[in-house]
Amino acid sequence: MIEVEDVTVSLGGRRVLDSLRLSLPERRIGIVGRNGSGKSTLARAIAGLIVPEAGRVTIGGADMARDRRAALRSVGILFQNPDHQIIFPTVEEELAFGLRQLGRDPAGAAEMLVRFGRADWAGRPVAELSQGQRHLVCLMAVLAMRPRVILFDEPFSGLDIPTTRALRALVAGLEETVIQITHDPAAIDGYDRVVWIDAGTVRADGPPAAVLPAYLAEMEAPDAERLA
Ligand SMILES: Nc1ncnc2c1ncn2[C@@H]1O[C@H](COP(=O)(O)OP(=O)(O)OP(=O)(O)O)[C@@H](O)[C@H]1O
Repeated sequence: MIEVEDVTVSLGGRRVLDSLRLSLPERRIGIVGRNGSGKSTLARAIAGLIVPEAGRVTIGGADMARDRRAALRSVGILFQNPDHQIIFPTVEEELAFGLRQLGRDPAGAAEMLVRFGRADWAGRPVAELSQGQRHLVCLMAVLAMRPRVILFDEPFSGLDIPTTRALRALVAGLEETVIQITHDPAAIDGYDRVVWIDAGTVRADGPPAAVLPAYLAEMEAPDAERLA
């Protein structure tokens, strides 16, 4: 159970999240909102990568910003650009890193490659993989750590249609709780819940059928055509 308890975050002197309060027990949660509305900041706060100036995020009772070990065990995060999270030169080293951080057997990296039919990637230099393949490396690295929650921060932009479909099918089959930030309403259509973030607060929150039409109507309104 993820609890966002009155979280306030300011960045560069601006309030980016404003006393945000959310209980998130669902397994599939979409987050939508305009550019700059605070979605990625919320994702980072949930993953414990940002210390809120007020409030806290807990998962299973552990404070994500203060208990780094619990945060590493509980939440995996996938960024839009895989190059922002890949550190190691080869695929297997990348997958083994998180396991070592958790004090787990790095052999789990090879098992994960087998599970995805990519055992031959073990020694492959990450730099030789395509962007879609690097996304898959990031997903495997996160899954290998067996987090309870996986956060996807617009992971599919820039990917071709078959790669997007393949990764979406993978995500759909995950047992873990998935929180997906997206600008594509179709990506979260069948989700349990959609939270619309606007200027660091919750603008609307509920099932996709209730939130997405209102969100789309506002995004497509003529006066919405201004840069965020
Ligand atoms: N490191 C930073 N320093 C100062 N301001 C920041 C920093 N990171 C983000 N911001 C600001 O915080 C606000 C929210 O950013 P955030 O990345 O959370 O938005 P977002 O909803 O994810 O946007 P997008 O849809 O464009 O990815 C923006 O106004 C952004 O300029």
